[in-house]
Order: sequence, then C-alpha cells, then structure tokens
Amino acid sequence: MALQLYDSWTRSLRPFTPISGDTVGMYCCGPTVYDYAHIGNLRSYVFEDLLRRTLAWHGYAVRHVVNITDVGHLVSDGDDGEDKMEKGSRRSGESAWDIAARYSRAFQDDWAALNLLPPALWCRASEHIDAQIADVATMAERGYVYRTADGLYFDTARQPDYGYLARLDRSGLAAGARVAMGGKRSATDFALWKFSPPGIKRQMEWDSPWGRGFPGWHIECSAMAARHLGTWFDIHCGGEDHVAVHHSNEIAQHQACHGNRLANFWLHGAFLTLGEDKMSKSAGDFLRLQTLVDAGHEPLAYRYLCLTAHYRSPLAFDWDALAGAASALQRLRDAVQRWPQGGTADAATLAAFGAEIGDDLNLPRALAVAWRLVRGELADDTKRATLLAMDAVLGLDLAAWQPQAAPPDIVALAAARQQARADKRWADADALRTRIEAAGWQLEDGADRPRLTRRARAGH
Ligand SMILES: Nc1ncnc2c1ncn2[C@@H]1O[C@H](COP(=O)(O)OP(=O)(O)OP(=O)(O)O)[C@@H](O)[C@H]1O
Ligand SMILES: [Zn+2]
Repeated sequence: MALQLYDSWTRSLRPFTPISGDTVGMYCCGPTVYDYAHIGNLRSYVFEDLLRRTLAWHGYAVRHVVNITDVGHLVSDGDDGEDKMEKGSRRSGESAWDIAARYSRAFQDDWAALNLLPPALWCRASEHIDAQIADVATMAERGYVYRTADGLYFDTARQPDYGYLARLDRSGLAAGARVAMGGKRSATDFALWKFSPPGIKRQMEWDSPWGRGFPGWHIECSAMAARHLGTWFDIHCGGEDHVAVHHSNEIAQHQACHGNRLANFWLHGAFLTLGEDKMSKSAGDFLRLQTLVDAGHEPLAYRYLCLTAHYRSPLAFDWDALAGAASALQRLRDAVQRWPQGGTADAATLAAFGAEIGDDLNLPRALAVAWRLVRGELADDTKRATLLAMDAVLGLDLAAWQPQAAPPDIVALAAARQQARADKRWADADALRTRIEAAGWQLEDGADRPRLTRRARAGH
C-alpha cells in the first residue's frame, strides 16, 4: 500500500517512508492560547489528525507532538506590537498564566470533541525556555545573531537560501518592504529574544545571557520539535499561513544550529474561509466549535464537513453545508445501527479506500468509497465491518454512537398525537408534529408505534 504526501519543501508529491524503522515523528504547530480557537484553526488540527490516522493505517506508530504557544507570539509578524498573551490579560483582567491555562483547556476540550487522537506530548513554550536560550546561544556563537535596542535578531542575510520553503523573492521584498523595521537590518530578520521593555513589568519573563526578556515565537517550535523528536524527524505540519514566516524562520534557525531543514516532509493545510477571507481571530469575525453546538450541531458534523474537502483546497464555511454534513453523518450512524454485527471487512473496498487516503489524504474520494459501500450490494454485516474499519481513519466514532432516547415531554407529545390521529383530529395531530419537530425531534410513523429520532438541524 503506497503512501504519497505533498511536501511543501519540494512542492511535489513524494512517496513517504519514515526516516528510521516504523515510527514517524510528527510535529504540529499548536494554538496561541490567548483566546478560543476558531473552527478555521480546528480545520488544521482535523487535517493533522487525518494524517496521523492515515500513517497508522499504513502500519506506522506515530509520535505526535503538539505545542501550546503561551508566550512570545506578538500581535504583528513584524516583531513589534504586544505579546498576544499580555494583550489578552489586559483585556480580561486575568493573569497571562490564568488565560493560558483556561484557553489551553478549552482547546483540549475542542480537540476531544472532534475525536482527534491525543498527542503523545503537549509541550509549552514557557516550559522550554532553557532549550530556546541554548539554541539562540548556538546561533550567536556561529554569527547568525545581532543585537538591537529591543532584542536579539536572526540575520537572514547570513543564509543564502533563507525563505526557500516560501520561494521567497528576497530582492523584491527588500525593494518593496513596508513592514516596521525598528532596528532590524532586513525586513526578513526576526526576533529570537526580546528584552522586557524598560519600566514595564511583564508577567512572563526570564533571565538570559543577554538580559531579562522572553523568546521570539519561532524559536519555541524549532527548539521543542528538535528536543522531543530529534534534530531530523519525519513530518512538520501547520496551516498554510505558516509557510512564509513561521516555518521559514523555524527552518532558518534549525539550519543555523543543526545544518538541516528540521523535517523531511513539510505539510500545510489550506484555510477555512468565511465569505472571501480566511477565518481569523485577528480579523475578529470567527466561529467557535461552541458556536456550532449552540446552533444545534454536533462537533462531529464539523469533522465530517472537513472530510468533504481535500486538505490542500480551501473550504468555505457554510451553514447549509454543515447541515448536509450532519445528516450524512447521521445516515452513516443509522446504517451501522441497523446492520448486524459479526461480518468480516471487505478487502477490495478497504483497498480502494486505502488507495484514496494514500494518495495525499484524498478524503473526499475516500468518503465516496464509503458511500458506494453503503449503497452497494454487499451483505449488511460485511458492510458494517468494512465501514467501521474505515472509521479508524474517518474518525467519526460510528461504533460508539447510540440513538438518543427522547425525553418524557417529547414522548408525551408523540402519544398525544397518536391519540389525535386515532380520534381523526387531523389539525391537532399536525400541530403536535410541528411542536415535536421544533424541539429538534423527527417522527416517523412505524408499523406499530411512531419512532422518534434526533434531527440534524438545518441552517443556523
Ligand atoms: N482560517 C484558517 N483555516 C485553517 N487553518 C487556520 C486558519 N487560521 C489559522 N489556522 C491555523 O491554525 C493553527 C493555529 O494558529 P494560531 O493559534 O497561531 O492562530 P492565530 O494566529 O492566533 O489566529 P488567527 O490566524 O486566526 O489570528 C495554525 O496551524 C494556523 O496555520
Ligand atoms: Zn510552530
């Protein structure tokens, strides 16, 4: 079973094999925990979970490391402006540490609700200050670092292939640079260590050989990834917005310290968009997973929606599409409930499914294989076993789903409607059905008694 993945470094599909043995090291850039994650951020983590499950399908053990950025991510990529954590603290009046704890928990709750497999390790920037200082010291010894009034900066002019990941045109950039330069020598130079501003007590700050302060955002990821996965590991992931700055800078740092590009494969997920634009916290207009839940949708319906687009294609969020995903998910669950246990998975269908996911995680086509199975002619117990085997990758938790029993007030409405029908009070019966449906339940008249099922809600 072949697996090929699109590597942003070569900008091509490459056959995947682990660097050594059957274990894959995988590092994913995690959230900056100054606010709730939005469903755009979560799309990236769903993609990474699908990658992880696909690797497992191919028989690999995956060491999945995800960081939590709790210090050093500034509001601007130009290395000026406030730390997002300190800004969040000012906004809410809580300490930066309390904010980090609260939003980390909220993020991990979203993670579990989307049935994302728990990583082998969550690592926090604030708990790896020594590793970051050690890497900056190595870069300084090798002449990659200069000092300005507000911090230490990486000298990108020292690296002829700086920005290769983004195919950066450095000459064009220098001519057209409009970013705030501060004391920087070049627009592409970036902070490795920032000094605490004079006279202002930061909540998160540490001593370093260069003065009290805090690490830049990019150094946390290259330092923690190398520490937990080794200085040359298999796959590094993130959203596509990280290509130009964050990942280019991780690579620059790591190359200065260890002479390679950190990971053999670099994979990037495309955006979830809202209207024309990337869904973005910074832009203020964003939906949380809880927003979807408040509108009557399950988190797994959002997961299903993510499966319908290839991870390298943008996905435009749409409430009708989410409702469609919810009802498709429900049809799969109902099928699993209906079909008898005890069958054996169909090898040909699994091979077809495996070929699609092995082709750079083509989940839309893999889902089509699942639907051909559902509508096809195989025995029902075979279908059940096959679909559940595929769910190891789809992650829809189909085996665990149980129909929800209707609460007593809905059962009472259904009984009253039965009585109205028996009495031929048709208008009353219709009104009772409307009330049942408005409460989120669907009523089907069965042979003996009506069946109540939870409705996937349409629209917002
Ligand atoms: N609209 C989006 N669609 C898909 N992935 C996204 C989107 N926005 C951000 N990401 C990804 O989410 C992950 C977490 O990003 P991070 O927490 O740094 O976001 P942020 O910079 O705080 O938020 P924002 O970019 O919305 O202001 C990263 O991998 C990032 O690339
Ligand atoms: Zn990162």
